[in-house]
Amino acid sequence: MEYIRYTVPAGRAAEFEAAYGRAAVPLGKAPQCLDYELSTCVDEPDHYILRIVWTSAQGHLEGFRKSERFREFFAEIQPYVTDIEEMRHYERVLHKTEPTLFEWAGGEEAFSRLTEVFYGHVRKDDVVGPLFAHMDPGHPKYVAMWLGEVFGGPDRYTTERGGYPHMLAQHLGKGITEAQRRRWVSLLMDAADEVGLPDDPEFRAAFASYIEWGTRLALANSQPGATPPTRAPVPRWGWGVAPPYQPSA
Ligand code: HEM
Repeated sequence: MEYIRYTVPAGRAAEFEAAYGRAAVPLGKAPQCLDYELSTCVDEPDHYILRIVWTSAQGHLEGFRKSERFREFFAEIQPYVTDIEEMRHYERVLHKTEPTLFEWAGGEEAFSRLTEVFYGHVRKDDVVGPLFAHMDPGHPKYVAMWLGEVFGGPDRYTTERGGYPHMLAQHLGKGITEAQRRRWVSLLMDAADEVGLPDDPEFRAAFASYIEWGTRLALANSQPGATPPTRAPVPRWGWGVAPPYQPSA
């Protein structure tokens, strides 16, 4: 983050803001600039702060500063250089964060309960049960580790169980049918209710979204002749378009 603080005498404020309005065009087009924001001080209106989020300080100094876009930008704001009080790069130390889906669900314990109950039902199910006839006894625990990692928890499946390549290998050649996929999803959603995973719409929408995506991939990768990528990171799933609900005060 670059912060540039200005003190601009009241008489020049309008032309200063207009100049920045023009300078913002090349700035916004620069690939090194991720975001920018010019704010005026509420308490002392002659104080301004320009905050620019760069890809990196180097991206700013070696990329933008040496580009044609910088020349266009600088031509507009040059008259105000003497009004600069501070111009420095900063790195974020703390900021407000959302809970991960993993935390929201109740952490490792919640995912372990979910998969224990789920695979209990899976084993007895006439549609998906036969696929799991020779299931490893540790399977529920491993899937809980996978889901925990996907939903923002510790990367235990990657570090302790072989990550994506191992999970992929378990599905290859299984020939999962759409009826089996649907039943798998349906039993998992039943188990989520049974173990009391949070049932707020935002959490369940994000949870179901990953399950829908993941089961469709599992089905596709399990078909004869499928050639999925052999290496990939474990996906990380977030809240998507419906962040955690915050009741207004
Ligand atoms: C989001 C969807 C899914 C996830 C996250 C998932 C996760 C996993 C993981 C992590 C493993 C490997 C466990 C280990 O480390 O040993 C695995 C294995 C397996 N999965 Fe899935 N899976 C999904 C969908 C499905 C579906 C839809 C089916 C079938 C209807 C299925 C059938 C199997 C089978 C049969 C195994 C091997 C079990 C064994 O014999 O030990 N999976 N799955």
